[in-house]
Amino acid sequence: MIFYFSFVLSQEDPLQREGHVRWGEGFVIVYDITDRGSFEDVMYFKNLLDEVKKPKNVTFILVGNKADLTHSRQVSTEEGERLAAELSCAFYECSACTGEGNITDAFYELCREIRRRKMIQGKTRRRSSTTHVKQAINKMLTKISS
Ligand SMILES: Nc1nc2c(ncn2[C@@H]2O[C@H](COP(=O)(O)OP(=O)(O)OP(=O)(O)O)[C@@H](O)[C@H]2O)c(=O)[nH]1
Repeated sequence: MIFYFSFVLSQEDPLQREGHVRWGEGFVIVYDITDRGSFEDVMYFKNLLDEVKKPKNVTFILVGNKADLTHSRQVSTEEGERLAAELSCAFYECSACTGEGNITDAFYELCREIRRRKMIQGKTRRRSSTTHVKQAINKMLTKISS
C-alpha cells in the first residue's frame, strides 16, 4: 500500500492519519519546487514517519513536483538531491501537469524497494524462528539425556 503525504496530512483526525502511516508500506513525500515552505516540511513528514513506524522500516521516495514551473522555482534540483542523499532515499523531480520527469520510474523504484525490504525482513524472521526451534530441540534433548 502506497500513500502520498499530501493525502495523509489532509486527514484532520490525528488517529486516522497515524493509522494510514502505520499500514502504509511505501510513502511518497512530495514537495512543490515553487514553494520553499513545502520543501522545509519534508523533515516534518519524515519525522512523522519515524515516530509511527520503526525508522529502519520506512520506505519512501522524495519527489519535487511542478518541475514545469521553472520560472518560479524556489528549490534547486541540487537541494532536493542533497536532502534525498541525507535521508537515504531516491529522488525525482516531475510535473503532474506536463508529465515531465519519470514518475512511473519513481513508483517502480518505490515498489522494488518495498519488495527488497520485505525479502530482507522475511529472511531475518525465518532465520530467527529457525534458531528458536533449534534451541527448543536442544533443550528437549538435554532434558531427555539428563
Ligand atoms: N504547473 C503545475 N501545476 C500543478 C502541478 N501539480 C499540481 N498543479 C496545480 O497546483 C494546484 C494545486 O494542486 P492540488 O492537487 O490541489 O495540490 P495541493 O496539495 O492542494 O497543493 P498546493 O495547492 O499546490 O499547495 C492545482 O491547480 C494543480 O493543477 C504541476 O506539476 N505543475
